[in-house]
Amino acid sequence: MPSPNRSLAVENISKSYGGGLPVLKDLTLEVLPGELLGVIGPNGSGKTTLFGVIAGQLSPNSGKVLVNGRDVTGLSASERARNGIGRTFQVPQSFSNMSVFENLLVGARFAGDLSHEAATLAVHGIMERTGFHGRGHLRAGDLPLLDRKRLELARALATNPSLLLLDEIAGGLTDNEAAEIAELVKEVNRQGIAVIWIEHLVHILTSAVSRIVVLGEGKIIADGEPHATMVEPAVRKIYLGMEPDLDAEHS
Ligand SMILES: Nc1ncnc2c1ncn2[C@@H]1O[C@H](COP(=O)(O)OP(=O)(O)OP(=O)(O)O)[C@@H](O)[C@H]1O
Repeated sequence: MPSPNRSLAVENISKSYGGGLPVLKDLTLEVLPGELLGVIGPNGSGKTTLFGVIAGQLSPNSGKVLVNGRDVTGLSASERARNGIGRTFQVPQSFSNMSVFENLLVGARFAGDLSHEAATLAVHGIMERTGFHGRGHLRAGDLPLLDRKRLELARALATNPSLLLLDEIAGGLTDNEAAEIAELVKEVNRQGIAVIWIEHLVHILTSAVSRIVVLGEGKIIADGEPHATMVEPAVRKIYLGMEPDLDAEHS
């Protein structure tokens, strides 16, 4: 029986593209309600594919995805969004010709059958939480990168998720900006939303999350408390010479 005590259960997922070699190989992962989980792994290890399978943009070849105990494997991406899965993308998806407020309103109206008034109220609350208070009129396309990343996060929040998937939300930011985004992610998580965060900036991730999963060639090769996980031999082997900030973190 599926347990409703898991925010997310990914069970024995395999996925290949167009009959090629499997990109995800019998992968199983559980996330607890309110957990803040980091996911790392080399380029091509299957991280974004895993998000696609969880959020419903991709169908697995085998296996199941359960959200809050409910099997959502057969649901479309938009049905899953209405069932509590929010997602950001590596390339921000906001409508550049629309204002911050309008972008968020689209998300809020889409997520549930909210009246215009209720959606407007929800959007004002999200702008307050994400640093857009008094700036809802700004055109999304004119925002600097940090604000576009914030808006990407805010758009996902507007769909009222219980599970938030962040795909390299800190990518391209300076270290200080990435630290600001990390604070925002932690604040969102403290409000009770479970988060899975893919990020290449390992030191930013390890400072924010309570657990790290390391993917290698479509499998989980390590899973646990961030600092202990990062020094496991299998993880060091993968990252040796690839991730200079690892040693900065542990020296
Ligand atoms: N639409 C697609 N069609 C065919 N192959 C794909 C497709 N998307 C991804 N792949 C392949 O699947 C593998 C895993 O890609 P994926 O993007 O999931 O990895 P990733 O860990 O997120 O990588 P990165 O860190 O570079 O974003 C790669 O070999 C990639 O080339």
